Amino acid sequence: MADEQADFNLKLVLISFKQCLSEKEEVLMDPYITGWKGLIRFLNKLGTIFSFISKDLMTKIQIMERFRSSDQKENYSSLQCMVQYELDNRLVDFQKCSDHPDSGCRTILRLHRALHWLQMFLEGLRTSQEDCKTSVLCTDSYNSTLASYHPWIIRKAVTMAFCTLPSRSAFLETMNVGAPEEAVEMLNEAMPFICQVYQVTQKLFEEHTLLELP
Ligand SMILES: CCCCCCCCCCCCC/C=C/[C@@H](O)[C@H](COP(=O)(O)O)NC(=O)CCCCCCCCCCCCCCC
Repeated sequence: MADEQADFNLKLVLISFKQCLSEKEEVLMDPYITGWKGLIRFLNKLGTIFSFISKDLMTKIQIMERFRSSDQKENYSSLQCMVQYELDNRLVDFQKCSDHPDSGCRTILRLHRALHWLQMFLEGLRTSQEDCKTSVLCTDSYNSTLASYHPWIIRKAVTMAFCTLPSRSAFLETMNVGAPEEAVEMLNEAMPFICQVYQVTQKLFEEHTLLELP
């Protein structure tokens, strides 16, 4: 168990996102969920101040895991199948307070927006100077992605939590892939996978007008 903890690193998480893309450019659900669970482990390492975020993420992951272990699991094997199945069966709420508040589509949309934040943040981390403040990187990427979907109180809590983040080099070391330069090298290799998953999902949700689900 201790070894498993010691061996766990951000590269493994980012590889899950690589495994998400099938040959047909579908986003496979199981590695998508595995990738997110790995990110939650990293988030938990950053301190209890982030636990309100990891709780929300866990709730969303559990919704998706329930679909994957239900009678309809085949319809949730990829994001593409899920969209088709839920739309064909009118399982998606386009209005607030309707019959299906926890559809797969609206749940994945929240994770998808969060993946955009992650993409921006890791890109900032990868390309920034050594003395750059992670709290500033984090706030900037949050403001340009997720913030517009969150109420004032969440934006405040999140911005306060960002102030507790460690320095850039300490942050890169928490990725557990070696010295900061090695972490940057790993990000150089792995970022394209996250970007691709983000782009394919964005196109799918755009085509079906699902980008503003309540
Ligand atoms: C590095 C520090 C991590 C900073 C995370 C930045 C994102 C801040 C998101 C704040 C979410 C606040 C809690 C709840 C929000 C929900 O209302 C809201 C909407 O859901 P609803 O429509 O069901 O109500 N939920 C969301 O928007 C989902 C937010 C998910 C945030 C995911 C953050 C990913 C964190 C991964 C960190 C990994 C770091 C790895 C580097 C070593």
